[in-house]
Amino acid sequence: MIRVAYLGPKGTFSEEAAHQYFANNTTWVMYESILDVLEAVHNGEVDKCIVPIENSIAGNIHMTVDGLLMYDLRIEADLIFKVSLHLIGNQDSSINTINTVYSISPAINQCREFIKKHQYKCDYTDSTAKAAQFVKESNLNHIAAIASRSVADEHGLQILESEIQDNSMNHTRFIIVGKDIKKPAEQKKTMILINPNNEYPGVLSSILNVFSALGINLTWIESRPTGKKLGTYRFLIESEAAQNDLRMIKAVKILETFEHEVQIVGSYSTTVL
Ligand SMILES: O=C(O)C(=O)C[C@]1(C(=O)O)C=C[C@@H](O)C=C1
Repeated sequence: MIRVAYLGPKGTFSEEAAHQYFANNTTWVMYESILDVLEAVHNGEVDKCIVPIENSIAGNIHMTVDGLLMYDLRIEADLIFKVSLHLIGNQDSSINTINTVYSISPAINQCREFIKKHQYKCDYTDSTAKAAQFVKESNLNHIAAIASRSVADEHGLQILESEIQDNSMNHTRFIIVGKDIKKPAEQKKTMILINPNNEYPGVLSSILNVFSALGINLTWIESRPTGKKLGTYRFLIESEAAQNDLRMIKAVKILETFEHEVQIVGSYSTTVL
């Protein structure tokens, strides 16, 4: 039986995605923050975890990207999950009694237009479900959580307004993270971490040119600071070629010839839930 970690408490979107993706015979372990979830894989407390990496409205989730790199983990799969966010309050509250909303920052960022329209203040928690739990325990009628319908039902809370995200087509991409690279048969995309050998004008464009010259389509790119000097970055690049695709083998060779540090962070395929 595999042990899988995800962001708790009960009722998070991570939990919903985990339960839909993994088979029934899984031992679930919940942690209080995304970083703790990734650390659990690094420490061997669990075999794998599921964490959100990007959202169609709010963009990339930096705590996941940074944790992935900090703990030197590998992506084994990714999946696309539809997210509907609701304003959830205690039974005696209404949309007009609320002045502050609580949630995890990616969820708050998915509802910016709604929050601005109502001039709500924002306060941050480590998950949507934690925010709902906090609202319930406070018993206050001027605070609300941004969370899922199932967590509202679970705590006997009221949906004050449904579907409050800025766009109804709202999707979050989750990644399954472990310590190993998947078998070649399951590889369709590859995530590479590139640490440029030096700073010079056009370093990123010279890296990207390698992929375009080989006809490899890129699907995602993120730059994160090296943490050593302001203005220096490393790049995570995801592309539509398997690790053992000849073009990808060539790309890695060329990048290494340029003396960039190259590391395969995962080679996997996407599931749409
Ligand atoms: O707090 C949760 O419910 C989570 O699973 C985290 C998370 C995220 O951080 O992106 C996952 C999916 C949604 O985008 C909103 C919240």
